[in-house]
Amino acid sequence: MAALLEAKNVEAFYGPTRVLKGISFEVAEGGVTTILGANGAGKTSTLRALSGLVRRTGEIRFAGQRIDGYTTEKTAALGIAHVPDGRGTLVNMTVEENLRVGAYLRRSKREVEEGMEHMFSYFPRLRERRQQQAGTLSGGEQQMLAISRALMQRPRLLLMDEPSFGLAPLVIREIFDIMRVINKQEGVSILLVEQNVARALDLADHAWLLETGSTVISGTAGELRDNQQIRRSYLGF
Ligand SMILES: Nc1ncnc2c1ncn2[C@@H]1O[C@H](COP(=O)(O)OP(=O)(O)OP(=O)(O)O)[C@@H](O)[C@H]1O
Repeated sequence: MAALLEAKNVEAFYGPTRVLKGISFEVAEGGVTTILGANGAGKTSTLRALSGLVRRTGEIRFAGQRIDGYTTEKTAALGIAHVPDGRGTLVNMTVEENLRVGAYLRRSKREVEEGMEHMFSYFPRLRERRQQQAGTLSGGEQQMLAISRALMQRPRLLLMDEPSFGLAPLVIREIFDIMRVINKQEGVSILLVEQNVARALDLADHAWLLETGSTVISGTAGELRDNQQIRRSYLGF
């Protein structure tokens, strides 16, 4: 599969501190790619670097276009939607209002309504709670809303930061099942950052392992699942 996104020698900084030390990786068009790594390895910072939320250097190409100088708004308009860690829903707004915010790239009222119906078909619980304030939703429902809000942008690439964080296994399964549908049926490419390595490798086609700001291993999900180092350090067997 051709690369939809290519990152070459990307560094990221918080103030003077360099947290990504020149990482390179690719995200295949139409696939699910995952970035694995221990706490503090730089997974969240990698997604932030792609979205323009941290200062970065290096080369980032999306659909062949150089985007490393782009603002977050321009990156989003080009087709990259970011579901941040901690969900990032607007807690004082209702479910419906959150979805409308996500729909800012849609032109007509009809397109917004259609998009919303589409999201409710994925997550019926959101329909029941459409007038409820996002801050009062359960963790799982907030994650569903965060994903839906990002999808309202009609992205080509979805950046997902720890969607399983703090959720019960049944809810995690529900969310991962929907991510698979979004990828397979809608053709949205996904770049997933996850601490839940077994789940991530189950969903992904390709994986990259990040250690202290550098990419150290990459391969198909199957190859990484069989890798001794991954088994010992991340899968626990
Ligand atoms: N706002 C910030 N200011 C300064 N340093 C930061 C900031 N955010 C993250 N860092 C540092 O950057 C490094 C990478 O953090 P990052 O959150 O990207 O890692 P991660 O792999 O996503 O970890 P986790 O799984 O724990 O979220 C860490 O050393 C962290 O302390």
